[in-house]
Amino acid sequence: MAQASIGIIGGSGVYDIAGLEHKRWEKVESSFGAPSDELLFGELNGVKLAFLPRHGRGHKIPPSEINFRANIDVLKRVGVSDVISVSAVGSLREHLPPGTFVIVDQFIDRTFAREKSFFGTGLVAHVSMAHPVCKRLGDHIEVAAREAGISAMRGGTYLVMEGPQFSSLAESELYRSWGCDVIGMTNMPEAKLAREAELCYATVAMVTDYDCWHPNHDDVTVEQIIKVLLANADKAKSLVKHVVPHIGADAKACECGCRSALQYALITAPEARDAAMKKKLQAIAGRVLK
Ligand SMILES: CSC[C@H]1O[C@H](OP(=O)(O)O)[C@H](O)[C@@H]1O
Ligand SMILES: Nc1ncnc2[nH]cnc12
Repeated sequence: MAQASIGIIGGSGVYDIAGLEHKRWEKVESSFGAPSDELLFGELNGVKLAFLPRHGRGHKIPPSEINFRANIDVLKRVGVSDVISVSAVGSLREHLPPGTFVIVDQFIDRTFAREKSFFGTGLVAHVSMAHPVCKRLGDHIEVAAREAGISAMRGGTYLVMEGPQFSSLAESELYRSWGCDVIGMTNMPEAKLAREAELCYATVAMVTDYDCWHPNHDDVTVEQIIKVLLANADKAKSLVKHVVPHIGADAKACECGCRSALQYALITAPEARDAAMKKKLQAIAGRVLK
């Protein structure tokens, strides 16, 4: 099986990575079912990466049906330690117009119809989500964006809704009153599962619309989102090209804590742990399940 150190999860409009060397799609099996698609392996400046289109090639899978557990599990299985999520979002703020890139640092999870943990009955774990993204990865993205001439706002709260329908005006206003900056349907439970898998995770959110709250802008439509995404595609690709060598060259030990998230998270007594669960969780939690 091919190996990679960096994982890129591409959202709406991002179904491929241009300019990859030694490019090939490969199927990777997970103990949590089928991931969204095969992984696209390749190299950028000698750094090995694995790309996964979150909705599958051709955008066949809606947000609530994405097998987030399998997606994170396959990335972990091929050796990935750093994951960058590239996602389309609506803006909940006047100062974040369509075309803006936001390096998200907080989430509010309003999803309710998804598997949110690798753990469960027979093997219980509680990881911290106080700081849900990796600051070190955020730093690399910020530097890469500057190099690529892309203006990216550092920090912002992403409200994750269940979807697939867009928000009502009352919901949009409620999220604004909560201090949220952008809205989307996919980064949870993805970020929670990446934390359980001890992967560093960061999100580049690309604003495509003003949702439905802005009095001077039309309510969001898929047509409008695609139009902005197409205009932003080159920026997104350029950002990926610039950030991968930075992360690849970052050999120093990660001090963010993402990679030791499970150290004190398991609460089920060793003798009470379910054997089948332990087997299923080997790739994700083998480090602490010896
Ligand atoms: C196509 S518009 C709505 C869709 O786009 C975003 O997905 P992703 O984060 O994968 O780019 C949003 O969350 C919705 O799933
Ligand atoms: N306004 C919006 N709401 C939810 N998800 C989105 N993705 C892009 N724009 C969105």
